[in-house]
Amino acid sequence: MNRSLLVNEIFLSIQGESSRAGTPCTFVRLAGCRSTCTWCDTRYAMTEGEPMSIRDIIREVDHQQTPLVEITGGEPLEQPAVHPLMQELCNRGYSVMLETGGFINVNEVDARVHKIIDIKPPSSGVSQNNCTQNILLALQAPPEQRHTWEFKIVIADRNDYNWATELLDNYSLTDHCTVMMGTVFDQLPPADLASWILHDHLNVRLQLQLHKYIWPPDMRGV
Ligand SMILES: C[S@@+](CC[C@H](N)C(=O)[O-])C[C@H]1O[C@@H](n2cnc3c(N)ncnc32)[C@H](O)[C@@H]1O
Ligand SMILES: Nc1nc2[nH]cc(C(=O)O)c2c(=O)[nH]1
Ligand code: SF4
Ligand SMILES: [Mg+2]
Repeated sequence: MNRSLLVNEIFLSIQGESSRAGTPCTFVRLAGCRSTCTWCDTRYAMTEGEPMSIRDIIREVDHQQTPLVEITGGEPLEQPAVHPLMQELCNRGYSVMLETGGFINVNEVDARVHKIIDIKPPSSGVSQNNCTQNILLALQAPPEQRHTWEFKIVIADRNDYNWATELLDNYSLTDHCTVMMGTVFDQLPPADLASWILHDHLNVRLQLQLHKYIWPPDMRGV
């Protein structure tokens, strides 16, 4: 409880992404990320952060009074103390979601945590760093744990979409887990992605970043 993490921000908002979009949620945004996704909308979290003990983070989360908590970043899995933080939140009865950039193995994550694994397509410039072991781990998960695995692919153009459909096909991933497919905000019109998904009968869920429609898209802390 006295280990500390570099925290960028803790805030209450409407979950804007994932299968829980629309749900009130407390976000813990950890600082730092060594990835360099070309279209990252959270660059400020790479450098701006203050150390906070797990005890103080939990106190802040308790204060927000939502059953749902999301750990995001930056890249949360770059800080090893994220594991005792997530375990403590689970022990306290919170539903914990972890949003991770897909380039770090999730094998040490507590099985109670709902893992949202972002697979980066070519437009991100970092798709060569995707940790495919994470897909294999999800496919091997026992049936009663399948619901704790979720994949997400954020698409910027048709090339990304073709790349993503091939990957989903290779692993039959949509037969096993929820797969969210979203657009890079202000780069790909959502109607384009919607029509491609419908045309191909893809078994994915279209997600737009709800918070960017509720509040100004560049607003922090929402
Ligand atoms: C900022 S990242 C932080 C967590 C982790 N590093 C990751 O990449 O999942 C959270 C989510 O925002 C998405 N994202 C970042 N920039 C975006 C943009 N311009 N448009 C749409 N989604 C974006 C990422 O793909 C990821 O799913
Ligand atoms: N409202 C809201 N929902 C989100 N879901 C995932 C987010 C993230 O940045 O990881 C995010 C975010 O930044 N804001
Ligand atoms: S991994 Fe996540 S936080 Fe890091 S650069 Fe990519 S989108 Fe941004
Ligand atoms: Mg965000």
